[in-house]
Amino acid sequence: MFPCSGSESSPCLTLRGILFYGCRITSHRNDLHVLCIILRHISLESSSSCLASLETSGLKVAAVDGNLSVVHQNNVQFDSELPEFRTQGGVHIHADRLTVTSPTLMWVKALDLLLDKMKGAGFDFSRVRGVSGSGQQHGSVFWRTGAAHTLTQLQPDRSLHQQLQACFSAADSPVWMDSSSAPQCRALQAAAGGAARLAQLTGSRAYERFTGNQIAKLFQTRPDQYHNTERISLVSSFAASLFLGDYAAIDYSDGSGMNLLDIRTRNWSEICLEATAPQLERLLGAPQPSSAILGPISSYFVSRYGFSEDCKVVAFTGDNPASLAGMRLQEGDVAVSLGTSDTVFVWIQQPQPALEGHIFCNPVDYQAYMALLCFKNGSLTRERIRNECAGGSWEVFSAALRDTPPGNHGNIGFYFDTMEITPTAVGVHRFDRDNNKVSSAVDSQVEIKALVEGQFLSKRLHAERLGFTIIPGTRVLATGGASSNKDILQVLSDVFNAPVYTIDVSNSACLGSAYRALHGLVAESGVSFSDVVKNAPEPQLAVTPTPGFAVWVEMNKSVIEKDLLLIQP
Ligand SMILES: Nc1ncnc2c1ncn2[C@@H]1O[C@H](COP(=O)(O)OP(=O)(O)O)[C@@H](O)[C@H]1O
Ligand SMILES: O=C(CO)[C@@H](O)[C@H](O)COP(=O)(O)O
Repeated sequence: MFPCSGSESSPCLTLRGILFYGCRITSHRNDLHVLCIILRHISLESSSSCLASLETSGLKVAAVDGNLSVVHQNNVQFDSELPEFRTQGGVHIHADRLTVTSPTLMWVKALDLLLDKMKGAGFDFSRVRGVSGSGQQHGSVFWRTGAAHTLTQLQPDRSLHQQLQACFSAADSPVWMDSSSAPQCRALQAAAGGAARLAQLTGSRAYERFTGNQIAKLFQTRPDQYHNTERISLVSSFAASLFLGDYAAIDYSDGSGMNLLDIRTRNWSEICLEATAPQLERLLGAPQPSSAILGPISSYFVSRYGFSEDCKVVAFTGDNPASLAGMRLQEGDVAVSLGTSDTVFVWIQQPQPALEGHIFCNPVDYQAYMALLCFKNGSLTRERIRNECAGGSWEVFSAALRDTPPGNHGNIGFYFDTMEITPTAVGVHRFDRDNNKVSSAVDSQVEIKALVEGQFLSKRLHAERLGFTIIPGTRVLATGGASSNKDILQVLSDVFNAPVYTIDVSNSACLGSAYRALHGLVAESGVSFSDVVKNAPEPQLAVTPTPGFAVWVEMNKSVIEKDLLLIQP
């Protein structure tokens, strides 16, 4: 499934969360404005073009001009700026350690705060002609019966948060970190004729975080809430709905992360809908192309912030699809996103779903797809080891990576603080140079290196198992918060034996949404995505592999693969 067949004519961009863009194209390129918002945590960005995104830990925005240069950036961090919601990393982990949710109203309040910050900074909303965005994938929002009325009648003298208080039938939105829907996954796979058949149909076997299984869980455990719901959104389409002042369609690409969409026909699968919950087709609305213009921006934003009435809302998508849009992958390239989750993804032409990993509809090319692997124990596990072994300092953590040789004298570890998605395993598993399982590392430096090398070796082995091959010329395109750390990128480069590139923008997710917003505004007249981004800056070389380490990786791959298999329950 994984052979990478991206092309220069299919540029991609890295985003997580929800993005909004606005743009105006005139004969003066610098007059073009894009607003993109990413809700992943939540993020929003803007420039003389403006973009924004809503992600797992925060909401970010950037504005870009006609040359696709970022001219304004801003963000809201949920934990520190909205402490009243008491989240950690933007989420609540429940007592069962399996259920993970975010307060839906926190996302709403973050958007109020972000737009107020932009206004305070003198941002000129009137120049924005298109809004798009992205959101963390798989999360769901349950709109209470009657909420559409409030959404279409928003009063500009009051905040969104004040007006939407009573609009959600479930106050807490399940998010991608949730793994509490195992019974619903088993039932869906049984109804679809098995895991492999479900994967063929929807691009993935049943995964606990996928939205359909979360909806089934709500229906079964809180039928009162389900029956009081008039619409179900993804995080991406929820953010789009706020800007639209009406329910926004789910796009094909983010819709592929639900175990509900037939990825070939791009319609909801009747078998899956029926196995999930009653009346679901009505509650989801019809899915739409990722480049669709959904309508004009809500009059609320025109009156309250000074947006133009001509500003259009382009469909929002998932953070990883949005990232793909911004990365400009080429054949043989692989994208590695190091946000809260770690993900590995490539552009593919033909879907070949497997029992591991996911196939999503491509967000910028109707004919194409993307393949993705998700690793739950990413940044949060690196943060734990940083706190325990490096006194909470990324500087000390980085020095440990520099001061230990590639291969770490044969010490390796796999650290799954919570049940991992890829592979299905939990616990901390350390091996010494003789491949004996050991209960502790020799010292802190060895522990840090064992963690980061183990994370990237696992990514490479799982990607290769799915068909991805590293060929001469392969580039690794890195994005997400941890991609700012060159010493982490060096380990990535060593393990993949390929140069690592980054995009010279603080939030590549926002940038990707900006590109998609621009494309959405002209897509109907037949302009391709590649044409829209042909003058975008190329990714920059960050690090190259340490000579000689490739041999160590090749020699040790089979042993490490065996370790990885052994630790799976
Ligand atoms: N210097 C650094 N070294 C390693 N990791 C970092 C560094 N700076 C930030 N991070 C990691 O980046 C993560 C946030 O990345 P981001 O892409 O903003 O996440 P998300 O979009 O999921 O909210 C944090 O969890 C943090 O651990
Ligand atoms: O579950 C997945 C992808 O399938 C995650 O990648 C989410 O999309 C959250 O992304 P980040 O907030 O970690 O970027």
